[in-house]
Amino acid sequence: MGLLVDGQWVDKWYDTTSTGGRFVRTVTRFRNWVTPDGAPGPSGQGGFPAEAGRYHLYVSLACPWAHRTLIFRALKKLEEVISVSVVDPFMGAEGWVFADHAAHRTEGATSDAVLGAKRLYEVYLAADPAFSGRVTVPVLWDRKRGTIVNNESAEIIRMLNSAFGAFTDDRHDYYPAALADEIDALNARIYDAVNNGVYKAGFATAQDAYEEAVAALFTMLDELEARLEGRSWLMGEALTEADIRLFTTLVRFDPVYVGHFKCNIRRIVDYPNLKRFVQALYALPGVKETVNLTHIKRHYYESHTTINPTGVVPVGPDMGWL
Ligand SMILES: N[C@@H](CCC(=O)N[C@@H](CS)C(=O)NCC(=O)O)C(=O)O
Repeated sequence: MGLLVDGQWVDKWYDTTSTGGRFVRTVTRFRNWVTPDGAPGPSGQGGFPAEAGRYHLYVSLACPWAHRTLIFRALKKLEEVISVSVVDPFMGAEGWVFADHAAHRTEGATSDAVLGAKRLYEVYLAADPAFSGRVTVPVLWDRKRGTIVNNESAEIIRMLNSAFGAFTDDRHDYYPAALADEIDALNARIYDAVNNGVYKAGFATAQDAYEEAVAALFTMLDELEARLEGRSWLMGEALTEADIRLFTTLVRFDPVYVGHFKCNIRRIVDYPNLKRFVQALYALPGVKETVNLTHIKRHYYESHTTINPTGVVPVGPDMGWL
């Protein structure tokens, strides 16, 4: 685990000393958008028109943020349009590395088919040799311009939803204008309490910071359980990006966050509606193939040595209910 400082890799764990034991996520750096015609998107610069075979995703199958992009790629039927490289689940002293550089290869990890990089930070340096910041997945890479378009999952999924209409026959809109405000408002609350909330609980190094995060997390899960009573998805009968964003955290909850991040007041199997929601999303065509519980469990339990120094990965729980 580490980060780049002026183009140099530094092996360093998250610093919570200046924030009272609280984990504070840093702001994402590459913010350009792929659009149908290359016009600028909501942030960054233009010049990234949708094309088949031009863009490449770097993901980890363990990571809930990267997982969003893989699900969108599957649901929008963009597998032949956007290629993918998968890092090894173990994130050690060099950060994310590719399969050909991993100490113990895990099935499902790949090499970097575009740049032949051994470590993900080399991809960041290829985009900006003086880059400073965390080296995170997902990354959307542009083969033509040889740079990172965007490394913010929330934005990448919107591009996959709306920019590639000329290259897919899937017409489902996961962010319909009529629901946009409601989706944005719910996303923000789910992000804070759930998606990022589990990390705030797990990475807290002070009791009060941990307890605050866990309380907010379970208050929100209880609210979402009530919201899903009598409806299929968060917005009712329309499946939207809000559902995908919630799913990638919930599917990791029982196998990882309950134990490793101490989010253990209740499990997802204890919530009938949340459980049904996870099962229904998992059953959508193409989604099951994006869920890799081996990568998920190995990444968290083996990489976070400040939390789990032995690196021992638990055998359970039984996830047969998925
Ligand atoms: N805001 C980013 C966050 C991505 C993120 O934090 N990814 C984690 C993996 S789950 C990562 O790569 N962490 C490496 C690090 O922080 O050094 C997004 O949603 O795309």
